[in-house]
Amino acid sequence: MSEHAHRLTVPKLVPEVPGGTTLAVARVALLALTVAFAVATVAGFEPSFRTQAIVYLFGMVALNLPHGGFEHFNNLRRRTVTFQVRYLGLYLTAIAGFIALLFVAPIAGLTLAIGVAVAKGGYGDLHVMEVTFGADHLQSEFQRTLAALVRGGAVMAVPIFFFPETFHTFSAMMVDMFEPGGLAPVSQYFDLTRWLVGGGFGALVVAHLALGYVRASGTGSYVADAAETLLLVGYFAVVPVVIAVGLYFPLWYSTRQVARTTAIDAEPTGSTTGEGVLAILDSDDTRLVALGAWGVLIAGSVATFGLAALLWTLAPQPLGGAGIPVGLVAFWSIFISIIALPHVVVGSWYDRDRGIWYVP
Ligand SMILES: CC1=C(/C=C/C(C)=C/C=C/C(C)=C/C=O)C(C)(C)CCC1
Repeated sequence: MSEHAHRLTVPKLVPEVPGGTTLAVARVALLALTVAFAVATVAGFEPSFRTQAIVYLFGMVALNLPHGGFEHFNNLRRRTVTFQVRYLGLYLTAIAGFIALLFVAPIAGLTLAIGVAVAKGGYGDLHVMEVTFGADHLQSEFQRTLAALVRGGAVMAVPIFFFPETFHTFSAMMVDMFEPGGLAPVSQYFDLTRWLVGGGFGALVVAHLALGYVRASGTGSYVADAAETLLLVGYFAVVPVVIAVGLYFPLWYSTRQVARTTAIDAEPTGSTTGEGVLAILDSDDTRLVALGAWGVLIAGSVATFGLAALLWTLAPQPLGGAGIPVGLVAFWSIFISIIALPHVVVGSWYDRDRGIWYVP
């Protein structure tokens, strides 16, 4: 055992890997927020729901949405027209299916929204690890799944345990958007599920850390993974949930995807020279490329806000019975999960060669 421990190296805040500085930005940001809120909590300070909602909306809309647009842009360029049409078709089908589920069974819809956040955070992070500081300590598909579940699970399971009331209030609001009072029949189980989710998640963290330790080969990937995993758990245990989730996506998820994108310089497989209207993105004239990118992002922006307007019109209570800005947190969380579901499913299962987290 001691010989094994001897082989473990200290993780670097700025790893000497491609994208290392960007990784450091995310680490420092989450660490600083964790320390700040730990101090605030000890001092008895707790931000109001209104303040939390404003921070969430700023983080998710102003900071994070543009990166989502970039991910689609990146997925669709240098593809055949057939691929682009199929991608769009699958995308719209998944969106329609999710919206239908929310109307028919809002609690199942909320569960799916939570699942999407976990899958996006978890699998996104796993791929970042693989391409930056490495994942030599993850030697089986089981371990990779465990790593994704632990990193993504931290985003929802840890707040369920540490901020049960806030979690319950916002969950009820999200269900109320489609069926007022719809969460009431299951609310009595929240005390029990809190412990089940907390205990289950804790067991997964221990399993992930223990297995990784046993399989670690001394490259430092285990220590970096363990330190980041514990940072995520600490962050979500201390920072009030609405602020925590609202800043996690821009400051951690998207920032680290930028590190991954910059770390991979090979042109992905499945690329062709651009086809259809997107061919402009492969022009030799950089001004045309910039104009083309602007056009694609405008089209994406119109589609996104068009869908938000549709959801707002269809939902009986788009703000879940709350006011602005608090109700907007419920609306935006449901909306962003709807558009993220096909992003996760279509962009990684259907699009295996180049999906959103593809690592050549
Ligand atoms: C249930 C619940 C929440 C859910 C948030 C969700 C489901 C966010 C999804 C984000 C996604 C999918 C982002 C993708 O980029 C809140 C607001 C934290 C408040 C506490 C209760």
